[in-house]
Amino acid sequence: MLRYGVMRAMANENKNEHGFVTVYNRTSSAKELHHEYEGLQTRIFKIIVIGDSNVGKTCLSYRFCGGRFLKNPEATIGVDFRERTVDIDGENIKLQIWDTAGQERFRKSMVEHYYRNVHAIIFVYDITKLSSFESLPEWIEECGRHSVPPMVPRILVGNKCDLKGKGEVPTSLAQRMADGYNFPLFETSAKDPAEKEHVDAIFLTLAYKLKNHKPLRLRQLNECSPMPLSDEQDTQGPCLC
Ligand SMILES: Nc1nc2c(ncn2[C@@H]2O[C@H](COP(=O)(O)OP(=O)(O)OP(=O)(O)O)[C@@H](O)[C@H]2O)c(=O)[nH]1
Repeated sequence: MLRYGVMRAMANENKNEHGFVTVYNRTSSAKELHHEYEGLQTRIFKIIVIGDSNVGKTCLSYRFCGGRFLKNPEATIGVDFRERTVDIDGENIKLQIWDTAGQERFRKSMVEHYYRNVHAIIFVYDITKLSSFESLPEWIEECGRHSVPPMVPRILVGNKCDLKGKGEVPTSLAQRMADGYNFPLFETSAKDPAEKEHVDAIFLTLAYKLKNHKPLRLRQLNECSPMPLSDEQDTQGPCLC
């Protein structure tokens, strides 16, 4: 419960400046969902960003949702939520990005929530830190242990390419792993402004793949939320498509 309190405080604090949404806050969730319900246009997809601490998960998701590099990010506790609506072939699709904690002590009580009803997964490593690349099979196994269906798209991202000179993970090695898992591979930088469109491309690739998938329903969103909505919101929830 304390963990949720901390997360809620963080999200509320950052909501306007950083584009966070507080899906675990009862009041805010109801507002968000109602807005979506009235619009009846936007499908919502849950994308989780997974990987070792310090690989740049927060900065990548912030680059996509906030449009710039986040200086001095703090270690993620539990999960931070960001979102961005994109137009895919004339359809509005809302990508709800779950920026997960890399540190075990900040994530252990949340892991179930990360994987529940997930629509796509981004595995991130730091190209300047071999150990973060070597951890990837463990992250992928964790995802398997939580029964994520095989059709859920997954992407491998090597971050911090602006530090290419300090690179410890050759592209060829990363590509071999990506091929082995049959995941697309992106190497990019959350920091380098010139890579902004490349970062967008990671998320847009998933959005295109998800376009033909089933939408997130209110009931599912409720289940995703660490703090459940009321029964009324749950039972009256129509499909958001
Ligand atoms: N040079 C460089 N530094 C980056 C990049 N992305 C993130 N960083 C730095 O890497 C550090 C960690 O970034 P975060 O985004 O907080 O990493 P994280 O994976 O979310 O970490 P946890 O929340 O602990 O799981 C910070 O000092 C960032 O400034 C990048 O593309 N290039």
